[in-house]
Amino acid sequence: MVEKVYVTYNQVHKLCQASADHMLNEFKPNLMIAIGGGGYVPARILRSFLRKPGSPNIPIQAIGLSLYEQLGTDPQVEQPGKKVTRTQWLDLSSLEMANLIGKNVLIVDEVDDTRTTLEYAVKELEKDVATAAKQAGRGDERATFSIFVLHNKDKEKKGHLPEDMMNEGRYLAARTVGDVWINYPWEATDIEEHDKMAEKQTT
Ligand SMILES: O=P(O)(O)OC[C@H]1O[C@H](OP(=O)(O)OP(=O)(O)O)[C@H](O)[C@@H]1O
Ligand SMILES: Nc1nc2[nH]cnc2c(=O)[nH]1
Repeated sequence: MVEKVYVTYNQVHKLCQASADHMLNEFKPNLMIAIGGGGYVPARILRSFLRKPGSPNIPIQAIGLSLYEQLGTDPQVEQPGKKVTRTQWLDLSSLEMANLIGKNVLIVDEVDDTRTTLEYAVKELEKDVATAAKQAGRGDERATFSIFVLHNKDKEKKGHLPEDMMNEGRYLAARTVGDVWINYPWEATDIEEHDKMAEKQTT
């Protein structure tokens, strides 16, 4: 059976806090794109840490991507499905996509497992920004994407991220872990029990 790791809200908060300075200094994000559902809470926490005094909060846009489903017998541990399903996307016809042209865009998710979801997100967003730039008469302008995840699993990846992103250090994981199953607090139906399990792991 796969090892389970329980992560608390407090730990998520501190992982975001500890990573924020690096992102402010290196990624200099103009806006975030949260991959829902798991990316929403980290993105919102990060927004407070990315705020510069005297400046407004950076906006959070949301996309919904889903790969995993509950196939096995353990209700907590899900298995990857065959393909990424879009449950929400940015609107190419409104200004949502055009708003990314020329910007530093920080993509936020909670976990990088097989990397399938992140590969999909970056490829599709790059494609749509290129289309939006053409439509707006802004030629070869693009967005510069960077990525933040709470946890990266150290394993062979099915998905791949652009070489320039990796070479230029535009990928940040707050923690690198083994091939364990991580239980995040927002998935818990009994948060007291969840926190107890997390506490047990640290003692
Ligand atoms: O690296 P990968 O193997 O692609 O896995 C990572 C993705 O899996 C989870 O999403 P899920 O499909 O469970 O959707 P959810 O966030 O709505 O639960 C998680 O939120 C990541 O987006
Ligand atoms: N909650 C959760 N979702 C995932 N999606 C892919 N890997 C994981 C994981 O370890 N935990």
